[in-house]
Amino acid sequence: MSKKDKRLLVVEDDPGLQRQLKWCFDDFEVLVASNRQEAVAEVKRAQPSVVTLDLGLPPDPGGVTEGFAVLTEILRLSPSIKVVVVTGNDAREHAIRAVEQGAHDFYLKPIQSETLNLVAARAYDLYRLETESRQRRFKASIMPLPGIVASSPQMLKVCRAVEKVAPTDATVLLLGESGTGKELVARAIHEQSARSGGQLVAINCAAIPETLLESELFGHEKGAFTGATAQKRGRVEYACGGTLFLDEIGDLPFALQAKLLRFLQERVIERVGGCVSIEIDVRVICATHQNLQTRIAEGQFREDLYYRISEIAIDLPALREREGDALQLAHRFLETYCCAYGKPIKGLREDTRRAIEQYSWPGNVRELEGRMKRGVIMADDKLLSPEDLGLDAPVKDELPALRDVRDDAEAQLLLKALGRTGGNMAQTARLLGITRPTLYGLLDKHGLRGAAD
Ligand SMILES: Nc1ncnc2c1ncn2[C@@H]1O[C@H](COP(=O)(O)OP(=O)(O)OP(=O)(O)O)[C@@H](O)[C@H]1O
Repeated sequence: MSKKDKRLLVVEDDPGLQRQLKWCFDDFEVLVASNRQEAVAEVKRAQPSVVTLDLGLPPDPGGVTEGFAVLTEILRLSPSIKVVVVTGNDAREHAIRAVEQGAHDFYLKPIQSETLNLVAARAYDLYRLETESRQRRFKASIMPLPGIVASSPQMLKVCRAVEKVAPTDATVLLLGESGTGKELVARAIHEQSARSGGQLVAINCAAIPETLLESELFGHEKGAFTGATAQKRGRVEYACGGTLFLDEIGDLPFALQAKLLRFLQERVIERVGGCVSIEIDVRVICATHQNLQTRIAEGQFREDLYYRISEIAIDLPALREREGDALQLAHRFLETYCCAYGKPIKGLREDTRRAIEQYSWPGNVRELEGRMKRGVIMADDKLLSPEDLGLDAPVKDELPALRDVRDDAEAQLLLKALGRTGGNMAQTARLLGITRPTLYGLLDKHGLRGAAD
């Protein structure tokens, strides 16, 4: 590791101490800042691994308020930086407060080069280890397609399907529970297609009132209905040259289903109140969390439309069915939200991992993302606990020892046989196919003599 890659920032307002500290750290490229503004600028510019921070900085050189403000700001900008707080007075409460606020270590003046050098070297070692561990975790969160974290066989199959359908113009139907990533997959299909230069226009058929949906989709001419004061293009037209994503297609009102079917077959639209046919070149992707077969059986969904939109159907498995994905996603969201909120959280506790694996995730990836975000915001410790995520503590899922299982079965069988024979030893031994001495031996082993008498 060259000196260039090992940067240490000294935040100190006393010019004499600045000089002393500058020559103190042989192994580091040393940068100096005298106040909050300079410190922040250096952290942003040079991204040091270690900072030594004097708590007594202007405009409060005699106190600690500015020093603590700088500490907070540095850790907000870069939570992984190791900050060693250097304090002139020996108030233990400052040291405690500094560590509570995320400082790596503290050092009491007067400065002894050798000791401080050791402190900085240890801090740097830890910084390296943590960075490597983070990088390894990041690499391990496999993204088979941009933005899609997955390593389970179930999701890898989905990703392979996406790669196959993306270059075609086939209409795709994405099925899966809410929050499984249908919109994300629709985007991936668009991005991987020849239409990626065009727009992906999404419309949620369940979110727009029925009366407005037709004009929202197909547009309207001026005067088509009360309130149509000007001509308006619909989302289908906006998607021309790109991809149209019809989310929650299962909720499309029955009356509109015929119009959509006509558009899918003929690839032309007429705006509401218009009589001109407009040709549209668009690829269509639909999604729903509903069971369309049931909707068809209930008379809520047109069978002919179903066949038209499901040229290729891709089923997104629920998160609980994806082996190992929940933890991968949890780590990815942890990284994302630690960066977003400047929280120096290092990972998940062992019981948190198990709690994540055991939970059934009814809200799928969206729920996991929400819980990780909340956990990062609320956590006080460096490792997230199940409570931080609002999850129950995991149940023990260790396999029982074979001998315990055998013993249990043996005792149950003895009791059953004794029950059948009314406690008669000779009959019980016969029933079990063992000798009477063996039976006595087993009753003693399980403390069941009483049950036999
Ligand atoms: N495999 C994944 N990797 C990373 N992020 C994911 C993954 N799957 C889903 N997400 C994220 O989870 C959230 C929910 O995903 P999305 O909106 O695509 O789900 P959906 O199935 O369309 O939900 P709904 O049916 O409620 O519309 C989004 O923030 C999305 O980015």
